[in-house]
Amino acid sequence: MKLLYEQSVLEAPTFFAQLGDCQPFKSGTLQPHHLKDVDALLVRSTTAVTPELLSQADKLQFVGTATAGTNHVDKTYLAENDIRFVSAAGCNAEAVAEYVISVLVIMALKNGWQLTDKKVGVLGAGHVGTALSRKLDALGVAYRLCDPPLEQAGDARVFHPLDALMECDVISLHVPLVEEGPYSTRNLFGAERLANLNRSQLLINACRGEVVDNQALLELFKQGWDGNVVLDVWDKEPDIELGLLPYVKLATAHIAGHTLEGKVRGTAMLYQALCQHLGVEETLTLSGILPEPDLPTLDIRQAKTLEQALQAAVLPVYDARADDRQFRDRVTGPEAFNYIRRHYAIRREFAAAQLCTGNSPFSEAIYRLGFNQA
Ligand SMILES: NC(=O)C1=CN([C@@H]2O[C@H](COP(=O)(O)OP(=O)(O)OC[C@H]3O[C@@H](n4cnc5c(N)ncnc54)[C@H](O)[C@@H]3O)[C@@H](O)[C@H]2O)C=CC1
Ligand SMILES: O=C(O)C(=O)[C@H](O)COP(=O)(O)O
Repeated sequence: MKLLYEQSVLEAPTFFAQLGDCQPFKSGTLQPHHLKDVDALLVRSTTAVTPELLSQADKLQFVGTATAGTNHVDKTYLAENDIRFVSAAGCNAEAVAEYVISVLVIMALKNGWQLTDKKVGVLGAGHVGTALSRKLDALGVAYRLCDPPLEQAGDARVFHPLDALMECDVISLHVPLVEEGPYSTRNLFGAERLANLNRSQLLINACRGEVVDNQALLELFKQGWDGNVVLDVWDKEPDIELGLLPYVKLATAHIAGHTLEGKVRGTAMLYQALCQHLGVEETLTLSGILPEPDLPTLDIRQAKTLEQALQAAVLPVYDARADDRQFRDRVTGPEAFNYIRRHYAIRREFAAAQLCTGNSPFSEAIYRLGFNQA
């Protein structure tokens, strides 16, 4: 079997070398002729799997993306050509939820917020939205979910219309990029909706850049609108609107899902799916592949408030301000955007850290966020 994998599919050789001839390619370099004689193709979101790319793929039977989002893949074309398609649904939900928690802790620190006074609107209650809602439950922070497709499918949770989400203090976006149909998400946050946000609200986009109209957002900022916006994802990546940088509160390079665990989990999910597809036994698991974390033992014993406990626990593991600083320092254009993403430092999930709580009244909340006992 011949398999091609995008170099950024972390640990691909570890998982796939035993299954056949396994060759890497660099993002942005794959050409149609490279797919001749190839049986399986593994990508991340940086390779668009289009009919043109696959025009010379004479043997392709399996395409996998080690990501949650699938908008870079022409799924209809794959189905029509009897090519099995697998994504890594949920592989990085924990990572994105942790990104949002880090943002909330930073905003609380900056603005003197008490998080339990805030209400969070979660748009999209799939893997990420659910992981985030569990963390908010852990902290006693109220939230509203909006997910019309799930609501219509009979999901038993309580859902709210998008207009009700607009009343929340924080609105966090976790929908796929859907181009058309009743639940289209492209430019869901356009000029009108954005202008309705007041200066005390916070909008976080860590799903797909195109869900927020970036040009409309820039126009509003230029006209003096001073809403709080945090962007991890951008319209037209990697050629993003740099003019937004002075205005947004935190800016990162589409790295919300980039924990080591999230990436390797994504690769492992494709490995399981390919083994099943080929009818071969799985011989590798995720545990044993992840290195020991290099994190200090965290200590929340001195914390007098929930916010202090969160600062002591969350920020040493993941502080989105560090990614924001690096991004602002380095992003000069598309190449720099890609470079920052390719060279992103190893980030671990909360579960990799050990926490010392003593008799802290916040210990249950912090453990429920995903931390482990020292
Ligand atoms: N910034 C990053 O690094 C990452 C970004 N993502 C993005 O976040 C998206 C969500 O990820 P998951 O939760 O894992 O996906 P998911 O597929 O589990 O959940 C998405 C949810 O959005 C809902 N939805 C679809 N259209 C909607 C609409 N118009 N209004 C409200 N809800 C709607 C769906 O019903 C579904 O429940 C991914 O599609 C991907 O684009 C995901 C992981 C990492
Ligand atoms: O899983 C998704 O969806 C994402 O957005 C990924 O975190 C994106 O990672 P790359 O594939 O662009 O490295």
